[in-house]
Amino acid sequence: MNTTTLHAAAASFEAARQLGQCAPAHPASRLHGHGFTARVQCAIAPDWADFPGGEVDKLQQRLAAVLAPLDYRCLNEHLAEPSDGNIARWLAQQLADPALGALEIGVDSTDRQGALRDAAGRMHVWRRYVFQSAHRLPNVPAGHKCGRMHGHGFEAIVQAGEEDGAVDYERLDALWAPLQQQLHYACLNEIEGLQNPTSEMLSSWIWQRLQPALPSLSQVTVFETASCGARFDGTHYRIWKDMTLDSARRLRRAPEGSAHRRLHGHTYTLRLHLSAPLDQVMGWTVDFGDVKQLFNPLFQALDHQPLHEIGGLEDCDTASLAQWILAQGRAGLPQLAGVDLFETRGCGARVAVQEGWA
Ligand SMILES: Nc1nc2c(c(=O)[nH]1)N=C([C@H](O)[C@H](O)COP(=O)(O)OP(=O)(O)OP(=O)(O)O)CN2
Repeated sequence: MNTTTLHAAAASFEAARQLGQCAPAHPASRLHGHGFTARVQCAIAPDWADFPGGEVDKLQQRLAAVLAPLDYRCLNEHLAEPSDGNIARWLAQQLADPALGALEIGVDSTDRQGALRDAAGRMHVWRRYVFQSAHRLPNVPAGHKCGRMHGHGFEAIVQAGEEDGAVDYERLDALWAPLQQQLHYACLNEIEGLQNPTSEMLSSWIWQRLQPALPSLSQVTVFETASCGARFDGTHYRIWKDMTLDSARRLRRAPEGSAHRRLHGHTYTLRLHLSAPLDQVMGWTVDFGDVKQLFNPLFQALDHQPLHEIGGLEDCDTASLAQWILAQGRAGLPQLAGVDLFETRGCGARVAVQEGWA
């Protein structure tokens, strides 16, 4: 199985800015501040870190060091127009290193908005919207809990490329407004086109309504609950299910005296990505509930366990563990296309099967 492994790190910084390109009446044209989060992910050359398995820590330290001059500063002293996208561009320049593969950089100015410079260097902006809705899934087997009328605080993330030049948060808000009118405090089953309102159907329903006016739309992501959802990119559906693993480990390849060599532990955030053709009757790729159930034996083997004592996991750094989970998980869940594993918020590894990864 051919896989790709990326390491990921995140760091936050507090900074003030004012955006001169906003209309004078726009609040962002005034001096204001944010608690920003910056994220980076990339492939890493084998000898870049101080020891095999030390990549996540070193990447996080590198990101934090690059961000230090921005922390508790006014960003306009560093960048002429410190928009989220321009901060991401600046970060890409600062982090450039031949030992790091193509960099994907995200800058979130709040948890509702941010910019993403993808690994190909394209810039995207995204906004998160929340709607409170009821639904039931009419085609599930009798007794399935989702066949009953129930509800969620849904979230949708709309992401569009900047290549047509005119995409900003206000444009996304204006395009989203009529959908919010339809979806918020509504029963989704009663909306035309959403008779079977799975996360997958909702993501493509939103895509179809936004894309004609927003040709650079790159992704619609729907969170049905905090731990599951679906993403549509105009062609492929991908779903995910999140869980946490509370596990102990020691990294035997860390140098003598290093904290990583001592017995320690993490509450890992594990995200399972699944990719499969849409089941036309159920309107989903794989049932989130089935994902949880089929993954459960592996979950039990990892959760509240000393990872380094598991056969085959003697090197249980986060990337090795994510690779192991992907390989083992595909035995019971062949639709498993990728695994994200974070040892702390935003810091960890992402492993994906190359074929079929949308
Ligand atoms: N692929 C999909 N599977 C399921 C969908 C869906 O839209 N696409 N929807 C449902 C239900 O609507 C349900 O509300 C969500 O399912 P579930 O993962 O069981 O959600 P929970 O957050 O309740 O799960 P816990 O991990 O137990 O908290 C079902 N499947």
